[in-house]
Formats: sequence, structure tokens, C-alpha cells
Amino acid sequence: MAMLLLHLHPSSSPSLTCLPSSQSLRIPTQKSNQFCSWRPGFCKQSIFRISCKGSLTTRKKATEISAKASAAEKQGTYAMEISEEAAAAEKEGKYDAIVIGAGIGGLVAATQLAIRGARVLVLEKYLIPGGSSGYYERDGFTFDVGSSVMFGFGEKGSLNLMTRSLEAVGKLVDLIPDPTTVHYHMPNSISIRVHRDYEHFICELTEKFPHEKEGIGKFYGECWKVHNALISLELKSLEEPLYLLEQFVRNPIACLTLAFYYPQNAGDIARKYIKDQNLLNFIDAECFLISTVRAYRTPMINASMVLCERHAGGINYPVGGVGSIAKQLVAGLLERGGGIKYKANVRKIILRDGKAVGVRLSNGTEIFSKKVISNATRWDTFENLLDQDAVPEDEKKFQKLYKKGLSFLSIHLGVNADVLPEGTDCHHLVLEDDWDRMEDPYGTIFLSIPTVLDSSLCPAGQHILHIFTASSMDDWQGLPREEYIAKKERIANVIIERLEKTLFPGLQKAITFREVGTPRTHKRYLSRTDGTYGPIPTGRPLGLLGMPFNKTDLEGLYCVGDSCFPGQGVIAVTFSGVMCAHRVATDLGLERQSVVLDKGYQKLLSWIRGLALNY
Ligand SMILES: NC(=O)c1ccc[n+]([C@@H]2O[C@H](COP(=O)([O-])OP(=O)(O)OC[C@H]3O[C@@H](n4cnc5c(N)ncnc54)[C@H](O)[C@@H]3O)[C@@H](O)[C@H]2O)c1
Ligand SMILES: CC(C)=CCC/C(C)=C/C=C/C(C)=C/C=C/C(C)=C/C=C/C=C(C)/C=C/C=C(C)/C=C/C=C(\C)CCC=C(C)C
Repeated sequence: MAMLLLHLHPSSSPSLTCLPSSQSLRIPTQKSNQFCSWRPGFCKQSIFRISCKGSLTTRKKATEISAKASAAEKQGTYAMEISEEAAAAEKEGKYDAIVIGAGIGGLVAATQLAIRGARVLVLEKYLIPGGSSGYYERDGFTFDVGSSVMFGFGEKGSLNLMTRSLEAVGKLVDLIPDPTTVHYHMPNSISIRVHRDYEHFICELTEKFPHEKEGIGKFYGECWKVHNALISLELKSLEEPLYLLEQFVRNPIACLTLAFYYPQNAGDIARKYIKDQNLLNFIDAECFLISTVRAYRTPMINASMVLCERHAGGINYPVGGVGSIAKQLVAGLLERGGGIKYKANVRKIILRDGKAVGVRLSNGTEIFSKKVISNATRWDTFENLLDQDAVPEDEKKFQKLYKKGLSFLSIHLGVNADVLPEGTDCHHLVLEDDWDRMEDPYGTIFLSIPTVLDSSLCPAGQHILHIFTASSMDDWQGLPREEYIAKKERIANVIIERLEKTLFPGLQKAITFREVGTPRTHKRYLSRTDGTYGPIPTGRPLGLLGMPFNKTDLEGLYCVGDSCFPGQGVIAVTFSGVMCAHRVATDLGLERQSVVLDKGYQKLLSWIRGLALNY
């Protein structure tokens, strides 16, 4: 099949290279959310590349660093990558910021600070960067550790945060546009594809629920209203009052729209327009994919961002796998004077006079800095990296409002290619016969087949199937080794049999490689307490109102990642990284700040979060 590979000259403008002209997206605006009949014309096998501002020399240097890193990784010596500037800063004890963890949240925070001139060091416990968005290699397969559904590589507006974060450090990745975000296989034989083309998707949904045509238009139309407001703002830290004021003055309608939807949940809005219970369950599944809870517990802003961005910017898969994003961010960080140390397990955040001033590693090394940013979950940060008497009151509020979401059982398979029917989509969500099982452990099955888009990830004639389903740590704790292994295989067999029945007859026999991970695996390799996928609200939340930003009540300590605003998801933690860096840069004096305004605003934010607690 013909491949179209578009390379941009480094000096060209910092926008995404073109999608095929046949794929012009028609996106409803605030004024019009009408949709008309769908026109085919998507070129599935095209690759495009995000452009970069970096000079040829910078890019050459990046290639050299990446090559050096890969060579070191192969030799098992991938333990430290540090620029001269970072090494000097360490000697002098002059880091501006230490970032604990090289997940996407941590790396975006680090790179965004480095481009502002801050001296940054990232400390990662594992051997490679990326955390949940990392990768691993086995027998010729490159597996994504977690989700392969990537938002944020879009072309327009401000939600192309992944593109921008890479571009900021002069990096680029080749992308393959995914024509279908997800193919749902739901109870009552509901099979729906979320096509990249919005009209095509809406036509398919309306065909299944013709009596709800108006409700469908109104619900998704309201999502576009929020999305249009989001893309019109410059996205920076919402806990920085000068920036927020500026946005209100420049774009009052968008800000008021977002303020209006801020405390609302998608389920309540869907119920205003839609009555059909099957369709409401489908909307629940749409939200479950984003938040691992149903629509009535999913903030409207988050739902709108995902339900629209998949059509606006689309879902695009990075060539070589999701791991290439983190690798590029690290290369960019090093070129901007930052450093990263692998196998660097932070055991404690050092406090002096109630202020975070550095970290102590498991080997006893102490490293000091002006600010400490934790990309570990809030539970890990406040329960493990700090002594209990240091946990501030605001953190206790968070723990009342949010609990740890379930972890996952994940099955990575290599299969003979002929087991997949022609035209199989990349991502699937399977819940065969009972809507009520959606949120249960082993209820909903997520499946990604990234090799449908990028065949370089596996040996010829094969495909990767990455299957995952919610699972609780309680199910796996305290089992003797043999029982643990047998249980893993037993539960994996049940899940594979379900997929064999629903999607791929002959699947069991077509398997050439199989590896099963449990919540224990997630905990061990991702250092996430109980292997949790991320925070979920304990009750019915007031939209995003209770979700904390980055600054904590401990001076000098910031959090970044999925237990901060706006929550779970790679694009969400990318935004968290952007916000965190802006806020830290302000406190370091690298961005404008009004001390008086700031004090009052922090009090206001704490009061607002209190409203969510009392709700
Ligand atoms: N779990 C999954 O299956 C999965 C897969 C893909 C993407 N995601 C998304 O990614 C999001 C998480 O991204 P993120 O950036 O918040 O975090 P992350 O969990 O991806 O990364 C955190 C990093 O911090 C490191 N770390 C933790 N404690 C440490 C310590 N004490 N010392 C040194 N390093 C330490 C971990 O090794 C990890 O690399 C999730 O919300 C999810 O939506 C999850
Ligand atoms: C007062 C105040 C503070 C304020 C005022 C008002 C305003 C101005 C506001 C504003 C706001 C804003 C800006 C916001 C923003 C937001 C955002 C950006 C958000 C985002 C989000 C995102 C998300 C959530 C995402 C997610 C995703 C996910 C999770 C994904 C996942 C996936 C998966 C799992 C896949 C699987 C599947 C299959 C396989 C099928």
C-alpha cells in the first residue's frame, strides 16, 4: 500500500504538515452545529510529521543524543543523561527544579521549565522515560505499556498540546492518522464506530437511534460549545491570576462559557436532551473510556475536550510507538540544558522549616533545588515521600473527594495477522451483554491493535493485540507465586475467549507471543500505589471544581500528572505539565507575578475547592 511521507524543512512554519486534501474536517462552530451527510475520502495510510522550529544543528545534535541513548540502553547502561549545564548546576547545588518521575506529566513540566531558562533535573526510578506512556520490547515486538490512543497532535487551536510541547524543544515525531478513534461493541448488538470525520460518526449514531436525532445533535453540540471555548484560550496555569485576568479581558465569552461548565458533569447534560436508555448507556461508555466512570461522574469540560478533539485534531499514532514521545521530550530536555537520571528512586522529599528543598534517593544521595515537582501520584507523594505529619489540610480534602481508580489487567499478545478480518479498526471497546458490568472489574475490555497503523512494531505477518480491563489490587495481593501465575493465565484466557467469540474467531490458536500484567505489575514498574490508573471521584463531583492544580500547601512542592487538574489521560497530564511549569516559573521569578493578587487568589481557589467538598 502506498505510503505518503511528508517531511518538512526545519525552517518552515511551526504548524502540522498537511493531511491529505480529501480529508478536510468540517467542525461545527459555536454558531452552527449542524451536520450533513458524510463524504468518504480518508487516506488511512498517510504519515505526517509535526514540524519543528529547531535548526539543522539542533536536530543533528538531537539525533546524536537519541542514538547515544539507544546504544546505552542496549548495553544496559542507560542510567544517566545529563547536559554540561545540568552537571554544573548539580555541582553547585543550584537546580531550580527537581522533577520526581519521567512520566509525560513530569517531562512536559521539565521541558517547559528548561525552555524558560530554569536548571532542571528529572529523577526517574525506572530504566527508561515515559511511565505509563512508555514501551517495552520482546521478541521483535515493541509494545506500548499503556494506551495507544493519542490526542493532542492536532493542527489547529490550542489543544494540540502534544505537538506544542515537542515543538517547544525543537522535536518532531512522524504520525499516522487513525481513521477511527474507537469501535464500540456493546449490549443489544450495538456496534458503533467513532469515525474521525464528525459527520460520518453522527450519521452512524443517528442511524442506530433515529428517534434521538435531535437529542444527539444537542448533546454533542453542547460539547462543541465547550471545545470551541477551550481552543480559543491560550492554555497556561489556571492558578496564576494575572494570566487568568488577561484571558478574561481578551476572551470574556470563552472564559464565562468555561466557568459555566466548570462545575458540571456530562451525564446531567446528556440527560437534558436524551431519553433512550441504550443511548444514555452509550454516552456512559464514551465517558468511561476517558474517566473510567460513567457520564454522571465525568466533568463536562473533560468529556467535551475528548469527544470533540478526536474529530478536530484527530487521533494520531506516533511512528515507532507511543514511547517515541517520551524519548523525544528527553532529547529536547537535554538540548535545553536539563538532565535526567534513571534508576534514581526518590525515597523522601527533604523539608526545611516546612519548605521542600530537595530529595533523598534510596542510595542515600541528597540533591537540593529551589522547587520540587512530583510526578508520582498524590497518594505516593503525600503518603510515601513525606512524613504523615507534613500532609497539609488541602491534601486531606483531595483524598475525601477522590479515591484511587482500579488498576488494570493487561495482556500483550503477538498474533498471526490472518486472524484479523480485513479492515479491522485499531481500537475497540467490548462490553457484550450487560450495561451494568461497565465499571466492574473485568467488565469492559479495551483493545488496541497499533500494528494496524504501524506495522514496524512487530515481525512481518503478525500483529500486536494489547488488551486491558479494570482489575483491583485486592484480587492479586498475598498470593503465592504459583497461584499468582495460574490466576493470571486463567483470567487472561477468559478475556481472550470473549474476544474470540465477539471479534476474532480462532484467536487462541493464532497467538505467537503472550505476556500478562496485573495491578502488581503496574505498581512495580510504574510506581503507582495499588497500580491505580488514576483518581476517580468518591461521589458525584461538581465537575472539575474539586480537582487540585499544581501548587501544594507545602511551600516549594508542586504536583504534576493525573492526580492534578484536569485528571487522567496523556493529553490531560500534558496540560498538567504545561500548567505546572508556568506556575513554578512564576514562583521562580521567570514569569510575571503579582504577589498581592496571588495571595488572595490562592485563598479563593481553596474556598472554591471547599464548595466541592461540601456538595
Ligand atoms: N496505566 C496505564 O495503563 C496508562 C497507559 C498510558 C497512559 N496512561 C495515562 O498516563 C497518565 C499518567 O501520566 P503521569 O505523567 O501522571 O504519570 P506516570 O505514572 O505515567 O509517570 C510517573 C513516573 O514517575 C516515576 N516515579 C514514581 N515514583 C517515583 C519515585 N519515588 N522516584 C522516581 N521516579 C518515580 C514512575 O516510574 C513513572 O515513570 C494516566 O492518567 C493515564 O491516563 C496510563
Ligand atoms: C475559576 C477558574 C479556575 C476558572 C475559570 C474558568 C476558566 C477560564 C476555565 C478554563 C478551563 C480550562 C482551560 C480547562 C482545560 C481543560 C482541559 C485541557 C482538559 C483536558 C482533558 C483531557 C482528558 C480528560 C483526556 C482524557 C483521555 C483519556 C483518559 C484517554 C484514554 C484512552 C484510553 C484509556 C484508550 C483506551 C481505549 C481503547 C483501547 C478503546
